[in-house]
Amino acid sequence: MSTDLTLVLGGARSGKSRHAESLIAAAPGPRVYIATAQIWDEEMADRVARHQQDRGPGWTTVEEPLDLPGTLRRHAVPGTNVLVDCLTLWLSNLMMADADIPARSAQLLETLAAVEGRVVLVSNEVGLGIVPDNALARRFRDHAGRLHQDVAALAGRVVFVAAGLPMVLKGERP
Ligand SMILES: Nc1nc2c(ncn2[C@@H]2O[C@H](COP(=O)(O)OP(=O)(O)OP(=O)(O)O)[C@@H](O)[C@H]2O)c(=O)[nH]1
Repeated sequence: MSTDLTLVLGGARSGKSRHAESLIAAAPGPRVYIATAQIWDEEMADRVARHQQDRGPGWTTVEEPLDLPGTLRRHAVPGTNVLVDCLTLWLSNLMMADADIPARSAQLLETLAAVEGRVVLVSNEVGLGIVPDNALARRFRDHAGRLHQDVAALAGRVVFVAAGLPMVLKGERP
């Protein structure tokens, strides 16, 4: 188990990103934001611009849709705080690229176990609704659920955010 690893789960617009940022803001040392989102349209560009403004100047932003393990190895060095937002978009980017998801997930877990910086991972809890009626969405939901279980087993702290309120599922309260 890694005490320097936190997983923050929540639904869309649950406040999970804000909570994850607050965990990092409370820690000393440089802050790196790894964004897995790709900007496809104006709505997303506006949203990203708002996020960048909210984060303020104290962050280095790295945009990486696919090579999350490599990006973590470069940035999650001792004394540094890294926020990854988010794992579910990384998974959907990999699925769009026809990648081997179990192999890439295993590579991420190995990396998370090895890096020495403080890492906070944000991800969408997508498994709470009815069974999706298309096969791609079902595969996505299953990959996300498995990855969350594996990351949660490794993490020292796991938080579920609903309506802006953090519920600590594992580890110490912040
Ligand atoms: N490319 C890129 N994406 C970013 C940047 N800042 C934030 N994002 C993306 O914005 C997404 C989160 O924004 P939202 O969709 O508004 O948040 P949400 O996860 O639905 O809502 P909350 O649960 O409230 O956090 C994440 O997937 C990030 O990767 C950035 O600087 N560049």
